[in-house]
Amino acid sequence: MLRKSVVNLRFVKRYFHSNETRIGVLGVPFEEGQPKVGVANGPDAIRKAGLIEQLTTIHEKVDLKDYGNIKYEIMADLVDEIQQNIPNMKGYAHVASCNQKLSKEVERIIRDGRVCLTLGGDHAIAVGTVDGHIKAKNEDLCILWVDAHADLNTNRTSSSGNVHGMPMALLASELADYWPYLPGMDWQKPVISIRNVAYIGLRSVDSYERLVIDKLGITAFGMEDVENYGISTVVKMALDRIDPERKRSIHVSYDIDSLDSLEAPSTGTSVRGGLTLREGIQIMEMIHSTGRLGAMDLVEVNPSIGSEQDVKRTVDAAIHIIMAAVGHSRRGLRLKDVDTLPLQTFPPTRQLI
Ligand SMILES: NC(=[NH2+])NCCC[C@H](N)C(=O)O
Ligand SMILES: [Mn+2]
Ligand SMILES: [Mn+2]
Repeated sequence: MLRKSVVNLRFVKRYFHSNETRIGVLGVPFEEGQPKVGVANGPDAIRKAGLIEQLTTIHEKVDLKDYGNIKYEIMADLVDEIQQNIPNMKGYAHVASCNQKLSKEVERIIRDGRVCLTLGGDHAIAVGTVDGHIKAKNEDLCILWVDAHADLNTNRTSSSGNVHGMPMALLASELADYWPYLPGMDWQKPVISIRNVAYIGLRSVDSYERLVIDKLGITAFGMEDVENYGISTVVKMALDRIDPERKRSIHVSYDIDSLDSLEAPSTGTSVRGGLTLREGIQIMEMIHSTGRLGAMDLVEVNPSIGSEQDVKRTVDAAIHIIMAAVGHSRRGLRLKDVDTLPLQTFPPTRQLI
């Protein structure tokens, strides 16, 4: 009897929660963090495939606002500065300028009471989105970094000089001492502890990144862990580590290259042997069920890579993942009247994690 009412309460809570979803979508047509043209068109390709329309069909009461694409001005003084002295950070002036604006936008959207969905663009934009999230919530935050790569290089360890391989190292407080002074980045405070970060999907990690992961004891689930434990156990273990009290706002930084190349071919640094789309969706359904997703980045969709069919497949995968993040259920949406009827779902609805 008691148990049943607990279950019902959970359900009501979840239903209520899912019924009041407020979402803000922001596009960041940014590609200076890596060398391949086209990733700046990611946001428009995802919108064109119907993201906004699909999002509004999830529940009766999705309150969605599309904030359009971000525009930024390059800080003129930085252009000279970079030419003189920021070694091994290609496109640095753009990275600093875009992220400063982006952080402000993300902060505004979250303060507006919305889950901020940022469409990339390359992964260098996570510096701005995480910073904005931290500033808006004014509280502890945890990060789930879903990616084939750790994006944990500094300008000293990176062999490519591509900033999309560095955002996590720019954000982590433990790595602040390993950077030179970065002009134009004073707005960004590396305040998030790497203890509050978990990786899922890793399979292409550079040696220095591996060293940092091991030395700092970073929670990192590579593909072999997904294989060994299964994706739901991996997500539970990740949350146990980064949000043990289940109270933090969750930031998901989702690189589409976490998916296998067959599932998401149109991306700049794809790696075989990755997540299936099913696993990718499952991650976000579970995060949604916590009720604490604060912001999500979906990055590295590059519509200039591959055939038309490749692009369609990649964009489609991105949309499925985003839909799961904001409450689309593969079981189908329950009608509101069901609240008063006994539930007879078999197998039982997954418990909140
Ligand atoms: N966001 C990404 N796709 N990053 C790929 C990074 C690849 C490599 N580790 C580098 O630092 O250059
Ligand atoms: Mn990646
Ligand atoms: Mn990445």
